[in-house]
Amino acid sequence: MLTLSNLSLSFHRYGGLIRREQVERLSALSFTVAPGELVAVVGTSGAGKSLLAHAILGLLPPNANLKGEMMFKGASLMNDYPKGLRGKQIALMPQDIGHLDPLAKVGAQIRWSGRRAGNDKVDPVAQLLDVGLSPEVADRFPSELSGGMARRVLMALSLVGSPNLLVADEPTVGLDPDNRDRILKRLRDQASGERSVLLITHDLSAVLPLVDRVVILDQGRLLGIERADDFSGSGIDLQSEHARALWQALPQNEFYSYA
Ligand SMILES: Nc1ncnc2c1ncn2[C@@H]1O[C@H](COP(=O)(O)OP(=O)(O)OP(=O)(O)O)[C@@H](O)[C@H]1O
Repeated sequence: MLTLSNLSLSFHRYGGLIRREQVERLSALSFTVAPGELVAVVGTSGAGKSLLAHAILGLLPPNANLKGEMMFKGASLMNDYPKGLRGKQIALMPQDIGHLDPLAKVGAQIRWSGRRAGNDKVDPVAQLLDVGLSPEVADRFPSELSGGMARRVLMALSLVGSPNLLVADEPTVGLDPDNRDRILKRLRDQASGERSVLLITHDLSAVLPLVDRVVILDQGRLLGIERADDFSGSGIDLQSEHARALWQALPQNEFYSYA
């Protein structure tokens, strides 16, 4: 489905009229996401999670310099981002509920998203039911939704084009544990058959029981890729400085144990 090979990302930084330097933000990342997989990308603040998501969606700013290879279903995402892919085959569930139009009812927003994704016949009620929301939510304005409901509406909007890859950017930030787990369960349900989900999060302990694999980023580098059920027997070099910094930043619970 998605294959990253030696993917690096740097930015040009201009230090004056003639001085120009490159700042590397992602370094030689290689991993794959298979059809039907739910893969978490975890890391502390500034690790490069959002940049990775934006790279996959072709949303990097013009001064970004991508190297290596990134393939999605046989097509390269590296230079000219393939037309018609974003919002359809690859979709983003954004973090910020400010992406909802405050002046439009949920049902109308789902229909518009459907049209943008080339699906004129989208049924808002079916889309809402798919993310565990009742049909009457279609008649509400975003201001009439709880935080958890608003996130599920964002999920419904991102799914209207039936994407093969859903990139969910910190979908549970700011939610109480019940709503967080509801969202995560829905994401788990979405990852099956030909649809994969890449879940960007810093909340390893919450996602670990549900995901298939975990990609750990630290300062733009790949610290490890672990199958979720092997996590406690991780092959990560826990003595390294970066590994220690990351582990200390992550909430600790019974899902992983280490000295
Ligand atoms: N357009 C840009 N130009 C240069 N550096 C950038 C740019 N965007 C982000 N960065 C830097 O890249 C690093 C990674 O940023 P990114 O937003 O991907 O982190 P993150 O892991 O998503 O963090 P958070 O969890 O806080 O959102 C940070 O040091 C950030 O300052």
